[in-house]
Amino acid sequence: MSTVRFATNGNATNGGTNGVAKEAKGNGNGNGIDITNGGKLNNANPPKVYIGSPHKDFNPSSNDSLDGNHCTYELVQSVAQFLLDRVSIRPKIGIICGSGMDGTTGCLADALTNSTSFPYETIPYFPTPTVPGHMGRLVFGYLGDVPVMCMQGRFHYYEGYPLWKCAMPVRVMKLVGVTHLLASNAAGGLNDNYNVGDIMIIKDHINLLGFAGNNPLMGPNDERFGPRFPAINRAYDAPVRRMAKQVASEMGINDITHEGVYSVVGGPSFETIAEIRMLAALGVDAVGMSTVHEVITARHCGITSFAFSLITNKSVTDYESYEEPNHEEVIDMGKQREPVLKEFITRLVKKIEADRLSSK
Ligand SMILES: O=P(O)(O)O[C@@H]1C[C@H](O)[C@@H](CO)O1
Ligand SMILES: Nc1nc2[nH]cnc2c(=O)[nH]1
Repeated sequence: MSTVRFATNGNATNGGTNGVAKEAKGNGNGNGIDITNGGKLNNANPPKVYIGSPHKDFNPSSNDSLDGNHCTYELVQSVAQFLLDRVSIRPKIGIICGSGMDGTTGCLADALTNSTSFPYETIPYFPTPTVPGHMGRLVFGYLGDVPVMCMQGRFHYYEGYPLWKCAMPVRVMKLVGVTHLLASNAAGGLNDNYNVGDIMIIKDHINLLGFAGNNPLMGPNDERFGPRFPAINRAYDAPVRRMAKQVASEMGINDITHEGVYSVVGGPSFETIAEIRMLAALGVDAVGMSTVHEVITARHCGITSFAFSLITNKSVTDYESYEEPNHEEVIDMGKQREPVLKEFITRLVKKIEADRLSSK
């Protein structure tokens, strides 16, 4: 039996065995890991933070491997089991928070109640984020009444991780039991009708990294995840997009909500003017550096996918302009829009869950 170690509200413990998080009494964590959950206690059950060391209680089978170009089904299964052994809730909805939504305080993950979070460095074989503004923890909890698991911080190709590794957490979600993915990102707006602070529901993408021969599904294919050649033309689920538009109406934010095409580039450099003009000519409405590898991986393993962009800056198309995009404005706009996005996601999650339960 493995020992499970959790902390609550600044308290650490070795208590608890095999399965469900235990809470602790006492002071100080002494483990170098933030266990204050943004300094907030948002429910009767204080947030719990896993403080174990990733490989201590982890015994992958001999078939497991994380080699240069893929991660075996067995390894993903072991990672999923590692998490399932340590939380009691069984989420069907997975959320990936993009720039601005995943900050250190006031972020979506902080809104979860009865939460248990796992700093990425405590999860076996998980990558760890390297980008300012991207936290690194996987949080299980309730958004409203709905059980969810939430990635607070994601992995980008420009950080040096191969795409399959950037998207590996999505497969972990799948084997935890997730059926629906909601991903958010920050993006530059190309469409003339978009303003900074607007929301773009993604209806389709252009995978420029894929055009260049780089796809998260490259390498050996395991049919237990999905087929070698998956269709991706209906990647962004139409019924969920309709629900999102309904949510926008209910919130009175139709005027700032659009539906459009997202294109992923590798980054970390932003686009040149010629590149932006090319993307605009191709029909791209917003450009960013994430999400596509996650959605492809999700669709491959049968997860219903939804994604939206927060337009954090207008793409520069004019050679006479002195404007330059920068990461700070991306983070700032994310923070400004945080309350609206939180409400948007909370309402959407509620609708998805109601729909999921009624169509059982
Ligand atoms: O994780 P997302 O796609 O929200 O982050 C975007 C892309 C870069 O990481 C960063 C650029 O500022 O924002
Ligand atoms: N590639 C890209 N990513 C972004 N993320 C936020 N804004 C931008 C942008 O203008 N370009």
